[in-house]
Amino acid sequence: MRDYNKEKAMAGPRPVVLSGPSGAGKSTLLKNLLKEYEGVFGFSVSHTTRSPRPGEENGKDYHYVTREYMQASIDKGEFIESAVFSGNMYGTSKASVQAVKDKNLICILDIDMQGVRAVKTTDLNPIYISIQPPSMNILEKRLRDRNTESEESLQKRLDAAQVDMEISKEPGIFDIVVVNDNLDDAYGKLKDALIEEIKKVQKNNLS
Ligand SMILES: Nc1ncnc2c1ncn2[C@@H]1O[C@H](COP(=O)(O)OP(=O)(O)OP(=O)(O)O)[C@@H](O)[C@H]1O
Ligand SMILES: Nc1nc2c(ncn2[C@@H]2O[C@H](COP(=O)(O)O)[C@@H](O)[C@H]2O)c(=O)[nH]1
Repeated sequence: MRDYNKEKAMAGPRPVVLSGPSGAGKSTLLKNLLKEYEGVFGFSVSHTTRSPRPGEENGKDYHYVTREYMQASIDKGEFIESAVFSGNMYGTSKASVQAVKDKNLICILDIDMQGVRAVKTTDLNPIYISIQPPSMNILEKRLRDRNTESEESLQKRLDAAQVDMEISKEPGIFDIVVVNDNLDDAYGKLKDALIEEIKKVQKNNLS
């Protein structure tokens, strides 16, 4: 008879998918998690064809690549999922997820809704968390204040956000939806959702 408990333990901690509209606060929240729980979480560094923003580092925030390189890698089957968002390609490589899993850390994927749908067809079995803004107006203000997007990119992101906010209400897609109004409250809710998985890794780190 197969030992399912042993197989589950060997599979390591469950990954976490953070999704939600651009500007909802995913990166802010996940950076808090990575800082507070060093040695517990690891970030799946995606590939993208967009240019780095000031302060972003190649290999840390993203792997910045050309469209040709990314398409060739996708064609070779090196990606778990990929999507076009706001005119740029984004994708999660098998190697990025494996690098985190090899360290027995909880792998966090920050991906859009297309990515969520694609991951659902794989055997990754993550906890799906949607980060939502309190309103479209607040989202637009946060995105504008971030000062990272051209007007064209901003409009594309707001259009995608409207669709995202509707889909996130559908039952069964996300395990939890966190509305990021007050940052501390949202971070508290995110930690509550992950505490069981966090404790497992901390216990494992001690043994
Ligand atoms: N609760 C909050 N209250 C006010 N500002 C916030 C809050 N959460 C995040 N922000 C700010 O909103 C902006 C967007 O946040 P962030 O970059 O984390 O969003 P994101 O979901 O990761 O976006 P993207 O998908 O485009 O990477 C940032 O400037 C961030 O500092
Ligand atoms: N499907 C995927 N979506 C991804 C991935 N990495 C990031 N993203 C999403 O793209 C948008 C825009 O990100 P930005 O850094 O340009 O603001 C955002 O919603 C991310 O969640 C990925 O590998 N796959």
